[in-house]
Amino acid sequence: MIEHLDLEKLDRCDTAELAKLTRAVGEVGFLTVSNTGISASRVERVISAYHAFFRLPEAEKRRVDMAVTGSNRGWGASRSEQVDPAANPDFKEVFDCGYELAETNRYFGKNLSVYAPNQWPETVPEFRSIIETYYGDACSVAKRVLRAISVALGKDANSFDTAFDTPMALLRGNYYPQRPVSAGEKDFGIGAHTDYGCLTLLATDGRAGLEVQMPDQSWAQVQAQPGTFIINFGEMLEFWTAGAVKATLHRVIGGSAERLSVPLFFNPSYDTNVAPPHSENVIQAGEHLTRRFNETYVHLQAAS
Ligand SMILES: O=C(O)CCC(=O)C(=O)O
Ligand SMILES: [Fe+2]
Repeated sequence: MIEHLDLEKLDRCDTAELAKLTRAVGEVGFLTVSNTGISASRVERVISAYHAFFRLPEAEKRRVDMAVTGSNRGWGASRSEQVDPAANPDFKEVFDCGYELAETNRYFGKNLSVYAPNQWPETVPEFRSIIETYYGDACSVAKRVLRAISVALGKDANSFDTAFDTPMALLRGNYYPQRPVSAGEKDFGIGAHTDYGCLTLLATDGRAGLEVQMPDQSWAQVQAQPGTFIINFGEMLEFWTAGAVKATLHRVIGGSAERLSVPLFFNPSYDTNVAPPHSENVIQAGEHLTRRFNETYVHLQAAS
């Protein structure tokens, strides 16, 4: 069962809501949340902006193609990412933007791909401002959920806060065209994978498509209308909490209708050690994320 949570109640440390959260993070690793302060119409505007981008002629999208610019920002064409090595590269298209470093930031000038400069299309009016504003607000919601998780796990509310001062947070628009008629059993909108980072805050256009692996190994559909968010957890948070938070497999096979989803991958600062508490090993968040990008982006697979 997928728990539905109320973020205002979590902010107030409502005991029953925190108990639901503890169950959700440890058992299924997926939940939905509402009452975030981000309205349905805001999400619809963000989704329309991404739609306008994905409908551009290919030559326009190519100007910000990450395979051409070499950055991991901008457009990723269909088949440019392979999240499951046993499947074919995904047939989704993506648009990625992320954290922009100020010149005074300790990571500035270090040429780290996780903090690459954003690439914006010039021909979609207001695209940049709509997406940048949403990016900031979505990061704030993700932080509030992490605070609640910290409390639910018996730690200080702000135990994660300093680790997120320069978040490797990536906002993605996923565009799933209609499943190609030639698609076979190794073709997916996005193949089965776990997310790489800490917390994923996912908005969708409301269409079905996302499937989540349940504790009994069956695949369950998870669906949410704009204004309700789906939340799941990545590999780093599973390491960092010694398994108290689950990174759950999920996938999108794709169907007869196109679909759009907008995940915010909320990840800590590059130097954060996300190894389990008291472990002798160090797992540097930035190295883990860079390794996962090198494994899954097709243009980086070739280079590394
Ligand atoms: O489209 C979705 O619902 C899920 C997307 C996803 O899993 C991802 O982008 O990592
Ligand atoms: Fe995912």
